[in-house]
Amino acid sequence: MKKVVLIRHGESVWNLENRFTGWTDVDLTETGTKEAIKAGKLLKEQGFKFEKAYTSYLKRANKTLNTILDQMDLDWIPVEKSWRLNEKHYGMLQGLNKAETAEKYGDEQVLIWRRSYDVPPTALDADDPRSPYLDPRYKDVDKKDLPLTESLKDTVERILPYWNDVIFPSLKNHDEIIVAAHGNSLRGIIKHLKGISDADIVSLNLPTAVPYLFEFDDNFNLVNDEFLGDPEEIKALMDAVANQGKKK
Ligand SMILES: O=C(O)[C@H](O)COP(=O)(O)O
Repeated sequence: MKKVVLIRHGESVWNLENRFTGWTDVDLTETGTKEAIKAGKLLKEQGFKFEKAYTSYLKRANKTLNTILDQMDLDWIPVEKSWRLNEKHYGMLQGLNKAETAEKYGDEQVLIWRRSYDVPPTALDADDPRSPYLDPRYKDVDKKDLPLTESLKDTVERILPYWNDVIFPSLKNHDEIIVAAHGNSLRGIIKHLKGISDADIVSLNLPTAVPYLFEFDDNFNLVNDEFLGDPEEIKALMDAVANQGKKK
């Protein structure tokens, strides 16, 4: 059996402050690091032996991955980073408090911005200081590929070439891989893997730092997917993520 573990980063400073983050490069909180340690311990206990890891260009995912690999004594495995695994770009919403945005525009509009498949928030201006055009880490990326905002559909379209050409084919040479990324970039991958409809993807909320295991048979067909950990705890964490975009 081939195994892929997808994991969202631990709690970030802007998760704690309940702000739209997207491509903003914020750090983990102390809780976020603890969550990553817990995930690493669990994966070690369950006998995982990752041979390759993938992550984004954002430190909350990078640090979560490093913490997990450290707990597993797997610091040495090759790690490949790609901007394509970054979070959905949240455009002009980046930096705004989610509950305050819901007070101003209503819960329904915020749900559309957060969870609809094809509605992007208003784009950043190209010369906005937050624009990826101005960030040296993306200097080798073709400008036409860099987003100033994204719907989940746009996020899926920029991730899939990397998933299909790099991550998934690496299962030919590796039995177990781990991908540390973000709430929405992972929702996009999960939508693709499970064939979830545009309508149903709205209700999938990923908790921070909970390993999500996908198992494939020798023909690379998906045969099982499950969150690892206590189901009740995971359900409560998912509900809390859903509620972040509601008025207080
Ligand atoms: O970018 C963000 O704000 C978070 O990573 C995910 O936020 P969401 O759950 O509001 O989509």
